[in-house]
Amino acid sequence: MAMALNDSVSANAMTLDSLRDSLIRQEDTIIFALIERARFPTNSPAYDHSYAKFPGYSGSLVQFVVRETEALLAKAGKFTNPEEHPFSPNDLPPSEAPPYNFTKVLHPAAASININKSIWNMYFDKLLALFTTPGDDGNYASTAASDLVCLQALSRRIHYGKFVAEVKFRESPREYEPAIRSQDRDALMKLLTVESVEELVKKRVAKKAMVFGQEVTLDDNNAKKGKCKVDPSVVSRLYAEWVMPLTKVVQVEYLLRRLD
Ligand SMILES: O=C(O)C(=O)C[C@]1(C(=O)O)C=C[C@@H](O)C=C1
Repeated sequence: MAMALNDSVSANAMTLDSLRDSLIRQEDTIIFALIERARFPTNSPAYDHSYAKFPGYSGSLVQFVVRETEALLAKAGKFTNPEEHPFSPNDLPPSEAPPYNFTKVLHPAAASININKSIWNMYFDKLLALFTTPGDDGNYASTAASDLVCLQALSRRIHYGKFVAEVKFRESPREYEPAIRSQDRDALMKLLTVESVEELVKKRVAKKAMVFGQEVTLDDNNAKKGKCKVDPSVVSRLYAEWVMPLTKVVQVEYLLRRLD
């Protein structure tokens, strides 16, 4: 049976290492998405509720793009994959695609966990200003489409915490069960945290941002050693302050329901 997670990983072969490999690969996706978004200036009208009125719709242009894009992708079956989480879950039409038998890895309670509202607020209220330059070039629709690519990549990575938590639980159920039974969030948070891994992640994503964001030329002498397309320290901060903490929130939320 095919697997939702990662082509080469089957439900039983799913290990913490294989999941960490996937998280590492997703770093590339996130950093390239940020680099693409940074091609545009901030373009604040895309986020201004009074900028445009789309028929039958009230909200910002970016909300409109996200809702309509997700509606199309929902019809095509995107959200039948347990790795995918919509930003507009209340407005979605059902899938019209033939069902695919994704291997069931997670406890059914996983389906009720969606923290995209927090991801949305983090992205628009905090992150965006840190990696875009102030300005307006009128490319609001393309800007909103780029935002959605960033949001989806961040959401997929953060909600991967469900799979990480499942593997951690399976590897040592006796350690987790007392904290789950007493619904002790702090104890769960402590159990699942591995500070040494977090330190490596912060350093690696900064390095990737430096490598991926360089200007590549054929003439080494003329290589522009200077600004990266996205500031590596911002990427490191994104992971330290938001991506990993939110991934841990997902893990705790999942574990709290793991014995339901
Ligand atoms: O690698 C793990 O063990 C994870 O749980 C993932 C992750 C992360 O988000 O990168 C989250 C919590 C740990 O403290 C370390 C890293």
